[in-house]
Amino acid sequence: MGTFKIEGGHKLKGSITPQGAKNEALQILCAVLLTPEKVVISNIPDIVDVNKLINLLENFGVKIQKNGQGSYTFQADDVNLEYLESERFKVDGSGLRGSIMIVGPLLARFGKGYIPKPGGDKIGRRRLDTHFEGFMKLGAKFRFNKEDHFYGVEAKTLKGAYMLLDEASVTGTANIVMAAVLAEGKTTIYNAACEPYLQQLCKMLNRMGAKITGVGSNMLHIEGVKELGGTSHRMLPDMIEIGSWIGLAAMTKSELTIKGVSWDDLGVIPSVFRKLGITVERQGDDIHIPEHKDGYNVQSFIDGSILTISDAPWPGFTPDLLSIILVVATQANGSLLIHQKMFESRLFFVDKLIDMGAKIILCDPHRATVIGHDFKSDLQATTMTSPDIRAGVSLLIAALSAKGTSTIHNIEQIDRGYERIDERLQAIGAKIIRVD
Ligand SMILES: CC(=O)N[C@H]1[C@@H](OP(=O)(O)OP(=O)(O)OC[C@H]2O[C@@H](n3ccc(=O)[nH]c3=O)[C@H](O)[C@@H]2O)O[C@H](CO)[C@@H](O)[C@@H]1O
Ligand SMILES: C=C(OP(=O)(O)O)C(=O)O
Repeated sequence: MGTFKIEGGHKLKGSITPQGAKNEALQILCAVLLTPEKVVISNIPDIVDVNKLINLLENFGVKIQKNGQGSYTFQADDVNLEYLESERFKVDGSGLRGSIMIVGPLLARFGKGYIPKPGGDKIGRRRLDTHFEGFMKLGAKFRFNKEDHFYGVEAKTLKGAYMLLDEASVTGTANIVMAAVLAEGKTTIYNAACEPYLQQLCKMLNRMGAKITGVGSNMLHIEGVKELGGTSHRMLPDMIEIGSWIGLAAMTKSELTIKGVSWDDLGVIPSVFRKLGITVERQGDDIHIPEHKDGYNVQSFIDGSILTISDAPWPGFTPDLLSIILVVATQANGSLLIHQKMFESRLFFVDKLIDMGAKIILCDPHRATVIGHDFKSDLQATTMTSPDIRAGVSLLIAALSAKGTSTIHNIEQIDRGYERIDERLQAIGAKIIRVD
């Protein structure tokens, strides 16, 4: 179990460049299975989850060539389907959440796709019904082995269909889209997830020869094609990382520039931080956060009632940034309610913040009220364990702002999604060291 030691209370300064998006990378990498031709992908983040998926592709026999930092060429012209039935696949496939998205491409191109219960954050129930109901609508037969939690779909041919998804699942929509592009005839997916990473996937598939319209909306129309060809694709900057750095800057009263954020793909993220009273300045395609010498004042609603920040499917606020909002709120001037609607166990980490002196009431598993200190009292350093990727970074931000030296264990959770976070934070002045 890896550990970070963090000496808090130091201001940071400088600029930081966001890594390529983790959750986009997981979709895009699975899409290379759809064609025997070469696919060149750049701005791939060097993080544990992505590397696990690249390793999985390698075990399928996909030819992989590293072109340089973050850039690879993939060619799935000789896919080894025996791996799907191996014991090794059961272990490799369950190592991350994103592996679920190999099922759609494999089903579409080879007539079968299997997956053990995928991994990822333990943040509550994470069902896969939307994925498999979608495949069944396209004509696939579904099998589920309850004993070893092994899922499978098979079909000689897939046939386009109309479907209304029971929820706008991100990985579910990506999976169904990747199956439907090679199905016979037309597919309509209503209540589709439409976040920028999905738009990126659809645009890439269209460059490969797919016929998808409605990209960016919650209704996708797909006209199946017989085959797809190669392409090249560049990943967007990671919006969850960008949000994490906004929160970090405000909470440590630091002046930071976040470079090349692809502003137009950030949706409501900047305005949600502004509701906390944080100044988020646009400078070209960079974000500049000035030093918040006098803290930040939480806004209330127009009628004077207490601000609520909650998550919702895109273009709503992403659930992955609520833990960051929560930690930043602990030093705000004012109170707010955090309502995590999607996940059931994502707020339990507030116990650690309460230990550090934060004023938080966990109302129930989905809601927490935060009463900000307005920097009138510091959080106190402590020893903690990172429960999930975003809670881990929130605790890291808390530790960087706190008085004294904190210890965070289980930093593998953070490494799952943040590239060389210790080195990049050191470069802007953070006192953080990795202890193995
Ligand atoms: C690898 C990857 O890309 N992971 C992301 C992906 O996970 P993932 O694709 O697994 O998440 P889903 O979009 O399927 O759903 C997330 C949760 O929200 C609930 N839900 C979803 C849609 C909806 O309309 N109503 C609703 O309540 C689901 O029941 C589930 O509990 O999307 C999540 C939601 O943005 C993010 O937190 C994850 O970081
Ligand atoms: C929940 C997350 O990741 P995953 O879906 O991979 O567990 C996340 O990125 O915040």
